Amino acid sequence: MLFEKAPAKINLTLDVLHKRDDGYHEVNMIMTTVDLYDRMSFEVLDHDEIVVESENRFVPDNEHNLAYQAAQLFKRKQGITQGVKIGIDKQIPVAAGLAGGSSDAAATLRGLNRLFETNLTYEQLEALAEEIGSDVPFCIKGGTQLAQGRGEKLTSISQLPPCYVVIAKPNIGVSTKDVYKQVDVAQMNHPDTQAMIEALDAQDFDGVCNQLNNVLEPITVNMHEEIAQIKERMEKAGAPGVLMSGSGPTVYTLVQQEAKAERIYNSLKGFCHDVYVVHALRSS
Ligand SMILES: C[C@@](CO)(OP(=O)(O)O)[C@H](O)COP(=O)(O)OP(=O)(O)OC[C@H]1O[C@@H](n2ccc(N)nc2=O)[C@H](O)[C@@H]1O
Ligand SMILES: Nc1ncnc2c1ncn2[C@@H]1O[C@H](COP(=O)(O)OP(=O)(O)O)[C@@H](O)[C@H]1O
Repeated sequence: MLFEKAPAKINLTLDVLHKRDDGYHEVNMIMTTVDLYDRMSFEVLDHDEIVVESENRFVPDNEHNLAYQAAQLFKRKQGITQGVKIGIDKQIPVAAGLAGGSSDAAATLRGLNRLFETNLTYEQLEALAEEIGSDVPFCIKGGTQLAQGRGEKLTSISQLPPCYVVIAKPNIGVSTKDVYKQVDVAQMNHPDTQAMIEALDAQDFDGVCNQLNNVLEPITVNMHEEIAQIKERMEKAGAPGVLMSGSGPTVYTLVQQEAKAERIYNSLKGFCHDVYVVHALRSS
């Protein structure tokens, strides 16, 4: 048996440039992985079957699971006839804007590459990842990256200055597709992606907080007022910059002082079930 960690991501920026002819949106976004992980296990089966096991009732155990789809694609492309058993110890909240499913798919590609000793490069794994979902290529390496195109064109950039990331997810799930459907590019307050890259280069913590911006936030907040309530609680507890991640509904803040991170965590714990204090991760 072999193990892989599948970390969650947060969006530091998310800009939508336009809707494309293929139905996807052209994006410009900065994402970073954090140390909130699903723990995955992989085992070879003698017969040609893909088995997915998870105790989390929100995680599909069939072909709808992104890890299943990654295994199916990997086996087909590599001509592997043995089966595989995939265990998912789910720690990342589901349908949260934290790319949990995408990260499980990416970890499956990395894991099967080791399990079957196929020696694919990161670039080859990213090319496979793109066939599964827009966020999956980012999750192959993680770290802090600028993602363009529909999310698959990646450039590594400077990581976050050292800080805590306090994450809170209201008890609702959001469909990414439903959020993108409501995008109106003309009505948006677009992030300054270049200014965020420069703030990261300079390791300017206040600059990073000032540039946090996600054009999908007003859309999802409009559907679920709980998100605005969590943002308000974080801000009242002294959070310097608060942002929704991805299509939501998860909200996070960046904090330098441990005592402040604890204060924000405590102010939210009674209010919503999924609250975490984590750190940003470097790329693998
Ligand atoms: C919003 C973001 C930000 O990181 O993440 P999440 O909130 O899902 O974590 C991503 O763009 C989500 O990526 P991902 O969840 O992989 O999306 P996909 O499975 O490829 O697409 C789901 C649906 O979202 C819409 N979609 C997705 C990506 C994109 N650039 N344009 C789109 O319009 C499409 O309607 C698509 O059918
Ligand atoms: N391995 C997986 N973990 C979680 N959700 C999954 C997985 N595979 C497929 N899904 C489905 O994908 C949807 C989006 O889940 P997730 O990837 O957690 O959210 P997001 O794209 O918002 O970050 C869920 O509704 C779930 O049914």
